[in-house]
Amino acid sequence: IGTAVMTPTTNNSTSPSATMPATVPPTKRTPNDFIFGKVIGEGSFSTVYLTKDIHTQKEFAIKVCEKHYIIREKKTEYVKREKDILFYLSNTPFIVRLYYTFQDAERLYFVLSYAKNGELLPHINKVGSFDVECTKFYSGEILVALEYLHNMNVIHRDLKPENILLDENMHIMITDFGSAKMFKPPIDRNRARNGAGAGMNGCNDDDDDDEPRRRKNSFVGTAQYVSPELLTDKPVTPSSDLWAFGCIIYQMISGLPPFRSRSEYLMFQKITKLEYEFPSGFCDKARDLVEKLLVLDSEKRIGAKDSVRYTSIRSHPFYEDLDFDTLQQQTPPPIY
Ligand SMILES: Nc1ncnc2c1ncn2[C@@H]1O[C@H](COP(=O)(O)OP(=O)(O)OP(=O)(O)O)[C@@H](O)[C@H]1O
Ligand SMILES: O=C(O)[C@@H]1CCC(=O)N(CCc2ccc(Cl)cc2)[C@H]1c1ccccc1Cl
Repeated sequence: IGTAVMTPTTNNSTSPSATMPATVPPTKRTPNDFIFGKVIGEGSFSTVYLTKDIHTQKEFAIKVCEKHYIIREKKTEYVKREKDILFYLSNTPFIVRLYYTFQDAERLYFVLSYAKNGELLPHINKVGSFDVECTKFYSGEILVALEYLHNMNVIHRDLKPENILLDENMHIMITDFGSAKMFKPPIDRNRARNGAGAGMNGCNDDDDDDEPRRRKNSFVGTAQYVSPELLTDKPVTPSSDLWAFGCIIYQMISGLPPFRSRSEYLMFQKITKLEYEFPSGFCDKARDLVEKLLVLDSEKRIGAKDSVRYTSIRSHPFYEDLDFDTLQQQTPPPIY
């Protein structure tokens, strides 16, 4: 898929038209251009504020990182990587947008689109679990987001409900690209002949030297959603995001992630041995899809051989009446 890149449709709210003047090109912003409001979140080395741009009254989330702490935690590469990937993904549907960055002596500032409805996870926990309608819609938006990401040769590697934010209209915005990785699309010479194509999940030669400094055998991503290949240091492919996608569908329907244990080590055991089960009453079509995503061999996951769009997943019976191409224009189903 790396070669045939889909051109993401930009939201036309910013494109100039005959009547509307072009938006003023952003001058270099400073903290004084924003009114800082309440704290809306805390990260391991960041604080996120709700802010308002004094020129446009527009609301933003500004993520503020303390430099001395980033340096002490040796996270400078991580921060730079997240910034570069977020700017590269700017204007991609269903991905949080990074508008500006600036700094002062002590801090780095990231001006992000504001997710007024916070993270997806509390919305699942509040109702216990999603009904099929909500699961189809929200997992559908995540799949389209993954199509864009993987078409732009980005693997998220830490996809989980906490990293799926909701805008004021309850559409998703995927965030937290600090663990993301650019992958080299496969040079697929014999595509024409055998048509098999390496698809979106061609793996890259694992030259990890551009990885931010990680302890050897440490993994990126969060325990519960991490794919088996990440745990066994196999080549990273977009298919790792399809594994997390399967875990998220399971969690939307059942209310809990498939692999659970008090100890991380036991959880890794369950993942690498595919030790999980479906609660009674789990929707059959969703179960069939999850079973085809939670496959240990990343190349055998449904969608692993697709290119441009995850057509094998889109055409799965679970999604039979979902229109993937108009999700952003649809009104999300109520969560209850
Ligand atoms: N664009 C946003 N809009 C609204 N809330 C946000 C936004 N970005 C982050 N948050 C909230 O702020 C909190 C901190 O986010 P941040 O990305 O700084 O750290 P994190 O990724 O959650 O933690 P870590 O840095 O350990 O990965 C998150 O819990 C999230 O809910
Ligand atoms: O890459 C960039 O856009 C600039 C380039 C110039 C610059 O000095 N910075 C800050 C680099 C940096 C990163 C981490 C720490 Cl702890 C300190 C400085 C970068 C920067 C500025 C603002 C916000 C983030 C970053 Cl990485």
